[in-house]
Amino acid sequence: MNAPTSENVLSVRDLTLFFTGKTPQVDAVSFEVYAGEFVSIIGPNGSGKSTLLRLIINELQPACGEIVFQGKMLRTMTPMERARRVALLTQHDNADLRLTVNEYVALGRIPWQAERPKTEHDDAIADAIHDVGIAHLKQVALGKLSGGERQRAGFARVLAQQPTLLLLDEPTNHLDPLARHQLLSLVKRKNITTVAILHDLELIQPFCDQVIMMNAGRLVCRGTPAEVLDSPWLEKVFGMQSLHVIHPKSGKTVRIFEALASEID
Ligand SMILES: Nc1ncnc2c1ncn2[C@@H]1O[C@H](COP(=O)(O)OP(=O)(O)OP(=O)(O)O)[C@@H](O)[C@H]1O
Repeated sequence: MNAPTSENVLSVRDLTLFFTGKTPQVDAVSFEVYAGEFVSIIGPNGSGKSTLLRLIINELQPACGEIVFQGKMLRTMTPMERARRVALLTQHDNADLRLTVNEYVALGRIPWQAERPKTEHDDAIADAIHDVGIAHLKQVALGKLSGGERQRAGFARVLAQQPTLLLLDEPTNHLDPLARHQLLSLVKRKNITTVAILHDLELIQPFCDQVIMMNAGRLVCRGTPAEVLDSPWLEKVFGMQSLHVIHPKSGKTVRIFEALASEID
């Protein structure tokens, strides 16, 4: 799971948040993320996954607990310091739909604008747009893109930001099956430390180093993909079972997921 020799990028310690009432929506959650790791957060609807990411980006304040980013308390950082280090791709970023793809991806460069030369920004924007496969759409307005093209533009924006830590909230939404693999492979190839909320259990084994399973605000299971997907928590939390089958062509063992009969009858 965690590469012991690599730098600790993120420490989440006893993080707790209440929106209302006495039941926390995030309940004493702790985990560590190391440089270069791809970490997925999984869990049923309403289990607290997005709230956890909003805490890590400092959009919400915890009732208790702390977030330490590269040895520094996140809450003591200025917005600019945070923006240079952490990028978040969400489903709803309220971007102006009249912006062209190029202008939208350029928003990812704002944290670096004062520091770096213009040519560096132009290169970072062009590279990111090219890498996600929408160079032919760079002058098209966001409002004219399909859902999947819009999602690729979102990926380009956070890649252009060149963060130390990338947070992805359901990044495969709207993407066709091949595009899901292409874009997650891209993030892996760039070796960006990533924490991603994934609903698609099939993507865990191929892409993730560490998996965090949430249920009702609690972190109930954490480990490698095999440790988490083979644990009894998969049935308890998702009502799903993970089966190992031999691929008829490659002969390799692959994992498939099936709903428990008791959950769908
Ligand atoms: N602003 C808010 N005010 C009150 N309750 C909220 C607010 N935002 C989220 N919640 C509640 O907090 C809980 C966790 O929500 P969250 O969005 O973190 O879940 P999630 O695991 O990301 O769900 P999903 O998979 O459906 O996106 C839910 O019960 C939700 O209704």
